Amino acid sequence: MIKVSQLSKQIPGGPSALSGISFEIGQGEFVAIKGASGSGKSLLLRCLALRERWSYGDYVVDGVDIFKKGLSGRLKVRREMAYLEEKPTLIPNKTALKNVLVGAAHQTPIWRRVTGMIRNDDYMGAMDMIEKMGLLDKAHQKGDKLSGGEKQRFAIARALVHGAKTLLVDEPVSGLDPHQAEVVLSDLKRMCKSQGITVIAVMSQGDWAERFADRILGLNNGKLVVDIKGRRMTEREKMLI
Ligand SMILES: Nc1ncnc2c1ncn2[C@@H]1O[C@H](COP(=O)(O)OP(=O)(O)OP(=O)(O)O)[C@@H](O)[C@H]1O
Repeated sequence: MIKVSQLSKQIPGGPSALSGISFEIGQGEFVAIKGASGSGKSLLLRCLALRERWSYGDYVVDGVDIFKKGLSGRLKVRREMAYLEEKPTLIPNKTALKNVLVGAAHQTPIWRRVTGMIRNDDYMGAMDMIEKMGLLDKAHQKGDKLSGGEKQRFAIARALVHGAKTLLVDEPVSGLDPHQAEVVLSDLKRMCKSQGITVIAVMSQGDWAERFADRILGLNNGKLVVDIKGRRMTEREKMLI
């Protein structure tokens, strides 16, 4: 369970980019964040990943008060919440499998990064994740020989390979054609349902959020103005964001 209370983010010298945002998200939910350009969607995601400092607010993850716990709270977020920026890149001249293995480098001990040594259980874990994404036949293809959708799916596998319980992903289908977008979002949905992974995704374009997410958080000017679950947005709600 992720509980955010009164999150505010003040940009130095500027107005509040996020203010008074509160919500609770259960394990295995697929949550979409929607809103107009500049409404604060990516900033909210980066705050949840602790890649931005919060100006104010409380953050509780699985009962752990992240800010009260100091470093161990931050490490919990780093370990258990994977963050994937918009249009992630794979290393072009390495196989998709190697890309998954070298991913999340901050979670790999430095000596293994330096020596390039791969443990058997890392290898098995990467192959397991690749299989779950239905990509086994592409595992040995080089990064630059994959389609946009396949790159995105391997990037998701790389983000989750170290056992994160939550995926924070910025615009997972941007730049993809509708067929590839369907495949990526179907994968994410399946991971929520079968593995209990919580997905929080900025999804501003089209009606992808309404088709795939269990829940939609809508932002307007840094404020949470829509929070709906299990239904489509009304026309009035669409006007709010
Ligand atoms: N690190 C930062 N420093 C200063 N201002 C920032 C920072 N990050 C975001 N902002 C500002 O906060 C506001 C929200 O930005 P954000 O990137 O979250 O918007 P968005 O809703 O994701 O927009 P888009 O859909 O265009 O990507 C913008 O006015 C942006 O300029």
